[in-house]
Amino acid sequence: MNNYHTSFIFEGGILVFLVHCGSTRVCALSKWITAETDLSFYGSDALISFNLQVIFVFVNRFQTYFKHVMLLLCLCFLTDSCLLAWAVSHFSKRKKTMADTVSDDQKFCLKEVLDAFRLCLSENREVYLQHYVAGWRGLIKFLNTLGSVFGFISKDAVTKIQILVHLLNGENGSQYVTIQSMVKYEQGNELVDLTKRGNNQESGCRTLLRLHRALRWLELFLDRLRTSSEDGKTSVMCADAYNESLAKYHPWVIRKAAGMAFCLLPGRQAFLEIMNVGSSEQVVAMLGEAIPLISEVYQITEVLYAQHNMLDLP
Ligand SMILES: CCCCCCCCCCCCC/C=C/[C@@H](O)[C@H](COP(=O)(O)O)NC(=O)CCCCCCCCCCCCCCC
Repeated sequence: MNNYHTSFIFEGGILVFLVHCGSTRVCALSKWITAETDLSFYGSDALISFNLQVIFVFVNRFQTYFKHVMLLLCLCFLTDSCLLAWAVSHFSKRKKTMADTVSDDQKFCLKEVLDAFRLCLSENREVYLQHYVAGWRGLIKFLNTLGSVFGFISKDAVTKIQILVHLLNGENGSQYVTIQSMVKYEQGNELVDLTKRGNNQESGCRTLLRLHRALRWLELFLDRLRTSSEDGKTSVMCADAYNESLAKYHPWVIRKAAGMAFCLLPGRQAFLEIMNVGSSEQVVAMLGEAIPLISEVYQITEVLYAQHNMLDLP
């Protein structure tokens, strides 16, 4: 039981209490109004008067149910929040996960990510999958330094990276040298589910699309980080970037869990230190180099997927 759980239970308890008091007051008020008041004083608008009467009579008549329903809703909310808090901490326990296997060898280094995304781009603006994957591997090292709460995110990203690595090293690896060749090969051989999930849930195109969407989040987040002031809040930057990009593809439960994880991000200064570059000014300068590269890789992929109607792969 950590501070998060305690605060949820405390806030939940207050909420139940308030809803109980609130609903009791509403019931009492409606009883008094229906017994004592001529609702026509609400004016000549018969419709308002009629509606109010209906509401008060309804609340009065079913006051026991009303109170119970309100309490039930509130308890659902409370249970929901507790379950989420538990799920985030449980599923992100620091076991020997795949994410850890990736992170164990080295510390995160922004330069490594920068180099990977630089190497991604070929002369004729194709994107090398091998370097794309290397860029993501580097980013996940960063995520792993942030602690177990981020485990569910890195686990998902690592799973996706492993699918791509498997394809790259598989018997048809030569078809996966660039994102362009992968799209051509998978579409040409009906290896992508275009409208609903079928036999190709682990296609390269679908898998890469998930990372591609996350790349947009990264671009937005890093840009906010680069331009923020010293007292800028990383949690707010991260949440804003997320809401502007990835959030629309995630169900409610993931959005909630992600939102809770963002609150545990380190402050801006600590964040910049983890980048392993040097002074804040040096980090900001390197971000200034990295962001346009990330943006270019993102744009090329976006246009390619749009041309092949693959931006909504299930
Ligand atoms: C620095 C803080 C990091 C915050 C990360 C923000 C992104 C939040 C993403 C939340 C993803 C939750 C995990 C599950 C997601 C999946 O449901 C969902 C859909 O997959 P499906 O269609 O196969 O079911 N998956 C995805 O959308 C892919 C998400 C991949 C997220 C990778 C995030 C890596 C973040 C790396 C941070 C590096 C910061 C570097 C700073 C220099």
